[in-house]
Amino acid sequence: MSGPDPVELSRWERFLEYFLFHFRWVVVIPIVLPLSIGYEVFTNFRNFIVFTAQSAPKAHDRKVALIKNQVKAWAAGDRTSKMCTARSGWNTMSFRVPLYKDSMTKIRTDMLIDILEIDPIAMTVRVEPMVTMGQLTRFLIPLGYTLPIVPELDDLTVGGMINGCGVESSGRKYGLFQHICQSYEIVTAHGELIVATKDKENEHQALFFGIPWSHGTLGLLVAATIRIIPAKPYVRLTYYPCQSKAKLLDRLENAAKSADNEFVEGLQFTHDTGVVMTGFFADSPPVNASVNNIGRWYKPWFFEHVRSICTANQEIVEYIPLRDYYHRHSRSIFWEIKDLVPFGNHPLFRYTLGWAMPPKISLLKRTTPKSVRNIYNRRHVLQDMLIPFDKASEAIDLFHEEVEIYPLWLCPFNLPSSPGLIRQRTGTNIIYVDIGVYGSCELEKYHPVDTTRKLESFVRSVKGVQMLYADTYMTLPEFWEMFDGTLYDWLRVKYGCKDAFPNVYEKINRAVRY
Ligand SMILES: Cc1cc2nc3c(=O)[nH]c(=O)nc-3n(C[C@H](O)[C@H](O)[C@H](O)COP(=O)(O)OP(=O)(O)OC[C@H]3O[C@@H](n4cnc5c(N)ncnc54)[C@H](O)[C@@H]3O)c2cc1C
Ligand SMILES: NC(=O)C1=CN([C@@H]2O[C@H](COP(=O)(O)OP(=O)(O)OC[C@H]3O[C@@H](n4cnc5c(N)ncnc54)[C@H](OP(=O)(O)O)[C@@H]3O)[C@@H](O)[C@H]2O)C=CC1
Ligand SMILES: CC(C)=CCC[C@@H](C)[C@H]1CC[C@@]2(C)C3=C(CC[C@]12C)[C@@]1(C)CC[C@H](O)C(C)(C)[C@@H]1CC3
Repeated sequence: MSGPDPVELSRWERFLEYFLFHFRWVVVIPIVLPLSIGYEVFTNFRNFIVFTAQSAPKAHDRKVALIKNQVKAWAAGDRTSKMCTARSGWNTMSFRVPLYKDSMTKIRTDMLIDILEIDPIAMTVRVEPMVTMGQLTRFLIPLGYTLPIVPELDDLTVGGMINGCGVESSGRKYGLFQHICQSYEIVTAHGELIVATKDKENEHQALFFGIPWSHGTLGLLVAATIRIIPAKPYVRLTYYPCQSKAKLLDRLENAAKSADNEFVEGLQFTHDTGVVMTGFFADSPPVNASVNNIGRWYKPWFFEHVRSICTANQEIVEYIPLRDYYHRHSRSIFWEIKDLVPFGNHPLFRYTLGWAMPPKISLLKRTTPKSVRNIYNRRHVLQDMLIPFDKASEAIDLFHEEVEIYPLWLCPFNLPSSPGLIRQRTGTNIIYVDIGVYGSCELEKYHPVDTTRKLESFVRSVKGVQMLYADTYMTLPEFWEMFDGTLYDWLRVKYGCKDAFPNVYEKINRAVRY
């Protein structure tokens, strides 16, 4: 497959791109930050009122009726266009803005933003799909609960985690976000509300397995019931610096296999160095223990803190407040913030303006100029590849060879052998690892299409999968080699989706995203 034609830029255009990229903070600090704060204050206040008035459950039925009516109106029409959610593209947690929405019938789901109920006996929470991870941790932790898996960026939504995918450091124990879900309430292509659970007796059980990764192409999610577990106020985190790739992977694999660990994560800083972090819930820290409130405004970015431990090459233990731990990569948007506010980790900045960080990703997206997008398009890699752990070493070598971007995010998780779009057919659980690559590639040979296709081809060859928020250049047959369409295709027919919703490939391929 050939890539985009190399664009010849004039000196002026090059200068403009350079200026807008390196001085983006001129817009981010005085404009995006205050808007982000305003938005946060407003939504937190609104959520507090709704929670105090207990109005969400009653309002939910009205909202669902509204969605059913929109779908029925579409079904009664000429059916020339297909349906998708009306969520605007700049709100979503990916680099791209979907183009497919322009020609589709948009179903408004943006009012589905509330936590509906918590059941402390069944240990579940029932939520609407636009509820965010930040909202859930703010609500659950003070009550002494948490989701078993909390994907770390505050603005990730439940709908996105279920219809797409959610990975986090507790994945070694709980799997992916889909594996902590107990039921999905879906408005079908016919405008009916159904409940799909994983119980054998449930007539929509197959749909329960089909929804994850389907990107809203089997129905519209209007609520989900998710497991909760008891939470403790701290995470006792041990950092193990490793001075070779073999040691790093060995330590990570053993940690992922050990039942003692609630959380396991690795950050690799060079081909041969990195840190493995393992943790579990803890009550108040013992006297003399080191407590690190990493979420506070004046604290260094988390990945830089870990890098300093790697450099010092000394194993240490810290007690981190639970919510700070969950959102440890939020303040620095993993390590992407250094391109947006290059001096953001300087103590002077942290102590004066650190409290206002991070800017909201949606507002950043909204204010990204075209020339900055072009720079990202040419050089920036944003990919998560989910690989069977025994192929991780090979994968890291390939990433090193093709893009040489560090830090790498290494997040092991358990993948059970259950039906659905992501499927391993061994009949047993397998440990996978998410290798996250976020950053600019400086290698001369890098080509956005050819390099990505090389990585994708490797991932397919080892029975891995690519996360679909990222750019994918796979052809349709290649896509269906990576994902298992057997259950999906049958569900598309059974639930009348073929003319109602696009096929998942029609939503995720690069050509339908700007
Ligand atoms: C014509 C047709 C009819 C179908 N009818 C049904 C149906 O009535 N009910 C239904 O649930 N699915 C049904 N399906 C969906 C079918 O289950 C999926 O296509 C399945 O995921 C494909 O399995 P496989 O052939 O790839 O693997 P298989 O080797 O068949 O399955 C591997 C393992 O997964 C288990 N498994 C498969 N599907 C499920 C599931 N949905 N839930 C739990 N365990 C599962 C199997 O029992 C087996 O142990 C039908 C599919 C087709 C094409
Ligand atoms: N740690 C992690 O796991 C991280 C994951 N991500 C990725 O980010 C994405 C999530 O971003 P987010 O902004 O929350 O979600 P998005 O709005 O991007 O939604 C992702 C997909 O899910 C569909 N969808 C969302 N809500 C519904 C619904 N109620 N009913 C039917 N379909 C729905 C969307 O359909 P439509 O196109 O119709 O709107 C879209 O195709 C995921 O794909 C995830 O993999 C990103 C960062 C971290
Ligand atoms: C599975 C895991 C942990 C995935 C993490 C993915 C994140 C690192 C991605 C998701 C959205 C993402 C692509 C984004 C960006 C960086 C990397 C992000 C945060 C940024 C902020 C980079 C700067 C860009 O101008 C722009 C604002 C458009 C994007 C927005 C989305």
